[in-house]
Amino acid sequence: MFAVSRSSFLLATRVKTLRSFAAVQAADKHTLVLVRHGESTWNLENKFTGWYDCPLSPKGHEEVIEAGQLIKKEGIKADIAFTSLLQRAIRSMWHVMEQTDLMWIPVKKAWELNERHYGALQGLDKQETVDKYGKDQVLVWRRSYDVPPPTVDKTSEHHPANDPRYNGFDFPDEFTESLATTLERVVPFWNKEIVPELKAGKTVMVAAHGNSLRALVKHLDGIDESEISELNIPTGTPLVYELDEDFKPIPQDGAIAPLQGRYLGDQDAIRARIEGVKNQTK
Ligand SMILES: O=C(O)[C@@H](CO)OP(=O)(O)O
Repeated sequence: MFAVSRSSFLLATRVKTLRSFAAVQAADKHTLVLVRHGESTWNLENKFTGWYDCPLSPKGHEEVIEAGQLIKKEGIKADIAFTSLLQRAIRSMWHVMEQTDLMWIPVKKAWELNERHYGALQGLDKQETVDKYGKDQVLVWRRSYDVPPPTVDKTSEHHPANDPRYNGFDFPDEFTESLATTLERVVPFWNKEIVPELKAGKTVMVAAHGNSLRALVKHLDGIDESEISELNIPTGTPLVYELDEDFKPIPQDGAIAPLQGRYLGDQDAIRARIEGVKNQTK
């Protein structure tokens, strides 16, 4: 009753070989979807936000619902999701998961994907800061690679030592972050936590923030320090990367340089959103 004919054994072996060939081929190319959270209430009020935990604005909810629908239309199905410890990114990820019928997939939350900490600028109105310190100084704080904004100390409500979600992590008494120091925590997290999932053949989705994503794409796309100052990431817009076996981006049609991944959606509206981010401190 358990006898297996030679031909069916050979057929099973051949199917197995073909399957493992397909798996190797699949593992040679990896899909990564990055989404900056939708507009937050502090984006709307034009305040420096950093690690302040504000919610999405009504428009922000709509943006990420649309982002999820675009990802679904593209036929991309994530196997695992990563996001920060901040509700605007978490909620954005939830919307995308809901729209793509993927509320069941694992989500890993990590402070390493948080927005860059804006130090003593957190909570200040961006335009008032320009009026007080000048456009050039504010641009240096916003977009220079390695000049951090002024620090906060432990007496500030904005210092992570005063927020229970960072219990167990050690941050300097005088705290702030530049893009360079943001990169120093985003890239090790990428290598340690995200690359192994891609290596295992999974499609990965990351919902994070303007500057933590700038740090990540600087690394992925090999963008230099002067060019990254010019790069602004729009809210609630999926950015899709195909990565090769060395996790280097495969240039996509329609990518907006210096990025090699492509934004999903109406390209004119996306360019307008990018300009909007840039013009927050005119
Ligand atoms: O305020 C912030 O934390 C960030 C993102 O919203 O702003 P900016 O684009 O000025 O770096």
